[in-house]
Amino acid sequence: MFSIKILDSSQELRSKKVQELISDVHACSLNGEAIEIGRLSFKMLMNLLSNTFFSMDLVESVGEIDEYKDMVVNLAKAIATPNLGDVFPLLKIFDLHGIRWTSKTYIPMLFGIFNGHIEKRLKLREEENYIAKSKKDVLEELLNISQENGHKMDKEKIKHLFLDLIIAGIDTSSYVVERAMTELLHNPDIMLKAKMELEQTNGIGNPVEESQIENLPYLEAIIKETLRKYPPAPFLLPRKAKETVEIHGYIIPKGAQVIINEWAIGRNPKIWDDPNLFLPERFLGSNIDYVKGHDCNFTPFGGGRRICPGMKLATRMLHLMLGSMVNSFNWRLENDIKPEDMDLDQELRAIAVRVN
Ligand code: HEM
Repeated sequence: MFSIKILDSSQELRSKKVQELISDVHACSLNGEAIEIGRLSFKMLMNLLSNTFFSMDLVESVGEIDEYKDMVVNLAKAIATPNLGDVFPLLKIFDLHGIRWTSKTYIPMLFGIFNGHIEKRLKLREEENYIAKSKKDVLEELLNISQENGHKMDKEKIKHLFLDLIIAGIDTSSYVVERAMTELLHNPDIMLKAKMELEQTNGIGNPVEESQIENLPYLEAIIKETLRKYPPAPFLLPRKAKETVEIHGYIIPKGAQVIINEWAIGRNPKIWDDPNLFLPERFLGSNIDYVKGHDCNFTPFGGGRRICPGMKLATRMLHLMLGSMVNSFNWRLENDIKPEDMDLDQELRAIAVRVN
């Protein structure tokens, strides 16, 4: 299999995309328009991943994102929906949750898009002097592997891999950006602390660079606290017990499906003080981390062999996007709603004003 490390490269490209995000927000701020944070971050992540995969933007304007959002969000929901048919196989024929319908509708659309890019690239690769202008992206890497060993990788596998990465990567990350911004607008003192840290490290109004991430512990604490309170994959991936085991007096029989409720762990008052409050400080100076997936109280990216392969890319992106949005603009809620009157479950619409 190709190395997932290629997902973590392309630092320059990410910086460019963050600059575009800031320009998008700035354009809205000039007109005093309210921004739908979820749509904005979705567009940004879609293009970031499509550039990492194919060296191009899939979405040209925010107005264009609905089609993609429908496909990605519905497929992500279908994958995450617990399926009664898995427990009672006889029910499978009824497609009770519409999972088969969603997959049949949207997967061919995404495959059509990926096929277009694969065929176009294969034609380009046939041109003379192609090596000199070849692209450094995931598609190129996969086609090289396929050329060397068609059994390891072929067009079908490439298509399916892109589907997995897009479905797993976009909605999760954009949900975290939206939830974090919601909490920051709801808690102006936390927003202020984040701004002060960013101003000191980065200067007023500048987008965040990857080299600065490790000097932004408070921003990191905000991201961890968002992942604790709002894990985007609340049940992780299902597991199956290989052997019968006993854990804390509970017998888990061989073959049983095990679902881990990350959301409930994150809200458990026996583990976290005031679990329903948003308190990034709880992570400052603490060594609780998700990187290895060893800390069973906090595994928003899962753990073991199935740990999220996009974790490093996702956390870098979250720092860049969130840090740049906070440092470059002052934010207020649409219709002058007060932070304390905010409905945290609503989609976030906010107005930005450029700080320099
Ligand atoms: C905040 C963002 C993200 C979160 C919280 C997240 C979380 C997760 C979780 C919990 C799992 C299941 C792991 C387990 O059960 O042990 C997972 C799997 C996966 N993630 Fe992520 N993810 C994020 C972003 C991304 C990104 C950006 C990508 C790729 C571009 C990605 C690609 C994948 C893939 C392909 C899998 C399936 C791995 C497998 O089947 O073994 N994720 N993710």
